[in-house]
Amino acid sequence: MFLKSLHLRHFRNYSEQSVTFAAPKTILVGDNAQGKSNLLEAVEWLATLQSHRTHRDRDLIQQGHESAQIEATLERQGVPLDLAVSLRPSSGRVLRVNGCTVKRTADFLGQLNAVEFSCLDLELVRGTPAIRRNWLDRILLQLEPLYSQLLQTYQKALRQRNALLKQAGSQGWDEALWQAWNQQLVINGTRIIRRRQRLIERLAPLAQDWHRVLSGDRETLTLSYESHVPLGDGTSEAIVAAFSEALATRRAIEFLQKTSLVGPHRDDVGFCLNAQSARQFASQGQQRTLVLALKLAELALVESVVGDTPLLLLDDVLAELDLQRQGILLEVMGDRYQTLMTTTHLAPFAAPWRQQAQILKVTAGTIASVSDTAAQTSD
Ligand SMILES: Nc1ncnc2c1ncn2[C@@H]1O[C@H](COP(=O)(O)OP(=O)(O)OP(=O)(O)O)[C@@H](O)[C@H]1O
Repeated sequence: MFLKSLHLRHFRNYSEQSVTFAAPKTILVGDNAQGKSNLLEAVEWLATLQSHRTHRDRDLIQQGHESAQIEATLERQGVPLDLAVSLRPSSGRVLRVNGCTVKRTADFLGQLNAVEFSCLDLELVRGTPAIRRNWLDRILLQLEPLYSQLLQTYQKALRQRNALLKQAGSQGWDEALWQAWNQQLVINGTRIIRRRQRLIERLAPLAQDWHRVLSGDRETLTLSYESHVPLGDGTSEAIVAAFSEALATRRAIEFLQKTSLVGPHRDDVGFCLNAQSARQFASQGQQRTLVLALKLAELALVESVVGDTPLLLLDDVLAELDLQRQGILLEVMGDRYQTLMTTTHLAPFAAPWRQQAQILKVTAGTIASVSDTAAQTSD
């Protein structure tokens, strides 16, 4: 898969900007707060219809404007493909594939695949469970576009159920409606749990292998999906039964706390190094190694499932890695994956590597092509 060009209009700090990608590797260099991450965010948005930096479309639109557009031309297995999105909070999103408007997000997702690795991902180990759930969900959205509908249906059931819990204790309690939302929560929640659990099972051996390489065979990484619902033998029937039972058991406490306490919206992912919780014991260096192993696993999994090489988006991460890990990452990338990476300095990139890359200078929402020497001089 190759992203040939990108056009941004009123997206973040870009007023109107076209970029043509001319090499498998593109380095976006510039000072802080110039728009480097914003450009990667636009590509991430085309891949997942989400940003890991914000949940609100409004934030993506340039201040003082009503709408933003992202347009991309790519080549997928030799076939050209045009993608376009228009974000307008007042009237919603418009998604187009090859000039035709698509109604379902599932028809847009999966057209462009990308694996993003940013310094925010370093939070995957120590951050909140929501960060790890979002990570799984973003991968699933690319592997299985219909997952977006499943998430939406689940979130709707959760919102309705929480609204009912807020009314609990008042007159006119509607038990039938409560049971109906419980059923929706259990059916869709079970589907989500099973998909996430299967994803972990597929990522685990890949991440384990990478981790072994990165840690010089010193540590063994294990991944587990930590659900509030006992998974039993992992079948739908077993999870549905356990989920229903957990809801019945926790009914009193949910009524007291007025919120839903059981379901995939509360689940987590566990990482262990040599059987010890990475969240509690991993050093900064071990966390970086672990996250790099996860990202390399993600890259391999997306590639094997979609049958094409995803784009790799590296947002300011090379500086976070030591020379050995940088070397491994750059070697894996080779020319196999089209890679867009941001940096404030070109120094960490070896000279031969820089010479092969397209270097773009980002300054206050404008992008200019520069030679290696020119970028170095102004660096
Ligand atoms: N909706 C918006 N409208 C206008 N400007 C915005 C909007 N959202 C973000 N910005 C601006 O974009 C800039 C941040 O860009 P970005 O996050 O891409 O930085 P960066 O170049 O990657 O820098 P760093 O190296 O610090 O990560 C800031 O100046 C911010 O004010």
